[in-house]
Amino acid sequence: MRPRIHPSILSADFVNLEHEVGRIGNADAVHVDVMDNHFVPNLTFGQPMVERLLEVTALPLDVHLMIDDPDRWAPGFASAGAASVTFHVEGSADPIRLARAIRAKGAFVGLALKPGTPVEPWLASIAEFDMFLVMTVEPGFGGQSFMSETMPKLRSLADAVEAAGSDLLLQVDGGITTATIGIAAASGANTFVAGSAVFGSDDPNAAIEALRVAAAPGPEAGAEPEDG
Ligand SMILES: O=C(CO)[C@H](O)[C@H](O)COP(=O)(O)O
Ligand SMILES: [Co+2]
Repeated sequence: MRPRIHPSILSADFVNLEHEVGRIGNADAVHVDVMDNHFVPNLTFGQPMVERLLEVTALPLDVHLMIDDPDRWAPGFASAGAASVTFHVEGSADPIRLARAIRAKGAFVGLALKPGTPVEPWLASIAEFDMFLVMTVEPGFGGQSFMSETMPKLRSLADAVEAAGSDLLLQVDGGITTATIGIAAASGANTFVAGSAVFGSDDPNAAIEALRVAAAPGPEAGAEPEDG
């Protein structure tokens, strides 16, 4: 699969969001970080912003909910038209039931895990989800450093997905740059959120393409080019 790049508007200019999403036409989706100042110590935007963004971009919206009680709020984001709704397992009373409710509204569903949250309890339930999000920073803020200690968790998830013959998306979020994306890709990620690496660039579309190139596996060491 071609590496999927989802720029996070957390690092965009909030008073010019229509202009900002217009600068990332090369992206595979727009990542929308919803924060409630309870689940994380930061506050961003809610469902009305998703509804408004859908009026100004043709890109799918990948909503990342960092909120208390997603069981109550997440299905509404699916009804609003988000292509995918990802909620944190740490905040949900019944993740499987919530996943089914989101799918019933016609959206893909993602399960997010903070860096310290183990994935093992969920490996038997991967069919209930369309995506897993392995956080590579503590959720709450953009511009933090990539936590490579989360890579064994990503690898065990990728192995379980492969063993199941699943086409589940494996997303990483936090500190993704051209210097770190290859590490995450080598551990099995195929979907990459990048905020500051994209919106901090003078040319966001070029930054997206550079991330895709950096995520792709290089030629195997010692491989000979084929004749003809
Ligand atoms: O969910 C998030 C933070 O909780 C953001 O999506 C993430 O941090 C993106 O920003 P950056 O690429 O600058 O790390
Ligand atoms: Co995010």
